Amino acid sequence: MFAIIPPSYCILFGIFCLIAYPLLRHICHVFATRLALRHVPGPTSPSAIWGVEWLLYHDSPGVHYVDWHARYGKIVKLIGAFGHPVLSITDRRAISFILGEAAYNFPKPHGVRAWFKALVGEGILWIEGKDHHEIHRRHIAPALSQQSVRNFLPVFYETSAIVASYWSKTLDQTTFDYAEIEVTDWAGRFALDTIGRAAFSFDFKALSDGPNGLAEALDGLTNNENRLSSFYMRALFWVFPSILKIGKKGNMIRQTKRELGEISSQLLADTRAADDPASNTLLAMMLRSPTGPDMTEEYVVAQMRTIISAAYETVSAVIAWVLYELAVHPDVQQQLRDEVSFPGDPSYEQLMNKFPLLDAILLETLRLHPAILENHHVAAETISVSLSEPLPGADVPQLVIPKGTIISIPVNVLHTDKHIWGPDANMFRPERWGEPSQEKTSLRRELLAFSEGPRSCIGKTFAMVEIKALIITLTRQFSFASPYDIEAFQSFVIRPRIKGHGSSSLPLLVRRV
Ligand code: HEM
Repeated sequence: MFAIIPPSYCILFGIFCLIAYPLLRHICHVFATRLALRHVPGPTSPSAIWGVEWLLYHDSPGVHYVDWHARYGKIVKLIGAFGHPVLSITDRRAISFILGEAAYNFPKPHGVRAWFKALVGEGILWIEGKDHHEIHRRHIAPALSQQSVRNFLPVFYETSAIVASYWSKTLDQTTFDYAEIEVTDWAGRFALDTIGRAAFSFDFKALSDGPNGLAEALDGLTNNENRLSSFYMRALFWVFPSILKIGKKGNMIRQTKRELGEISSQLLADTRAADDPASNTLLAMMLRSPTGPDMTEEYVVAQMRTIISAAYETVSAVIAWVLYELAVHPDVQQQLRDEVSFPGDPSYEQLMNKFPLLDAILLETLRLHPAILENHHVAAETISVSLSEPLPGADVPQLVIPKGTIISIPVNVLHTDKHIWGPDANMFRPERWGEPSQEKTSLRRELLAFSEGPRSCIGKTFAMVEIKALIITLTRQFSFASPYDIEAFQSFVIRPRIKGHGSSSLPLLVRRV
């Protein structure tokens, strides 16, 4: 009666369903969302397959966002890979809502979460939902509080002194009065050893002669962005997060996760065995929290991997940009040297309050070189958002964002908005932070380099203090000049490189002062 279907047909049908179902769902979502957002202005898509991704990836980071927002206003509709719409938002009222009171209605997009899960595991950067996220935050926050950072200060100075001693050694070995030093390399090593020692009492030995496996693995993952494979990954992971599991990139992600995991598991075992109630490492403090004893190894290791990678990429990029700005502004460099040159290492209080120029240089660098240029979210539900002004042609300052719409907040556009920062918004001018006409705190509120709201950077104080310690140490002993034309490029974070080169590089001419 019934014809027997050969098993190979069943397998083919199964594969078809596996591909066809998500594809069909994607097409329906794209049509519905684009229809709902048809009144939002934006550029036409330059490519049916890649949308604006090719432009965003290949041209100078953030330039297209500046252009689109100048042309279309504070809410711009972009078309990403395979037609998915993206809302680029620079409306300050909407941003405060999305990152603040409605933060949990705008989680990280599926692809971004898949990236964090693949690389570091199910830690704080991956977790979503108010209750779960608050638990993760409570476990980590005490170890990165102001009091903890104050205790870490000797470590920051120790690692800074190691960098300075290597630079001195390099200068001893040259016959000139200067040496060309690859600053991005040292900035990465400093960031890795500082987080290792301060948060986990562990020495990654990145600040030693020769290559460092972990630094290279972390670097290799993101710092080779002129390859086509990096473009495919970046363009496609929004729509097909499984792309992160395949190919050479997939292998690199797995290998880095494994390496970070092996170190973290060993540290966890040692800390549990030592059971030292006086230990103030991040790990010991997490384990001392009320739920500490019940934490699974997988959970603790995921948090450790997260902290290491969050503190590595961003900090090393910002250090490189600070040194670059000092190198191309020798007058500011000298003024800073005058400000910080007195005997002894400054205390925590001095670092926080006594160096207005250092403070301003760091803020100005974060403004012009935000490590994380695009802050991405997705609307978990269809939600109405109040705007500062109506969309062109609309009467009410309101925007309904359909469920599933990806949102991008281009930080560079906000950080160079002439209405906020003045006509010289594109210039590096640290004095703007001390001008009486500008209320300092209100300018600080406009800085989104660490994001804002409940998901803002938990390591901000740690980062600011460790960077200040290093910059003081280096500026007191050395002067820097930049002999090459340097440009920004989109790695995982925004990094510097010699114009036209493939990966991150910032060779500076370093002299003793
Ligand atoms: C200058 C250096 C740094 C910059 C510019 C920076 C920037 C940021 C930004 C923009 C976010 C929000 C990400 C998002 O919403 O998608 C973030 C989150 C985070 N950062 Fe940082 N960061 C820096 C240093 C650090 C350091 C040193 C640590 C750890 C010691 C750290 C740990 C974290 C963690 C754990 C989160 C997730 C917070 C949460 O989801 O609740 N960051 N960072």
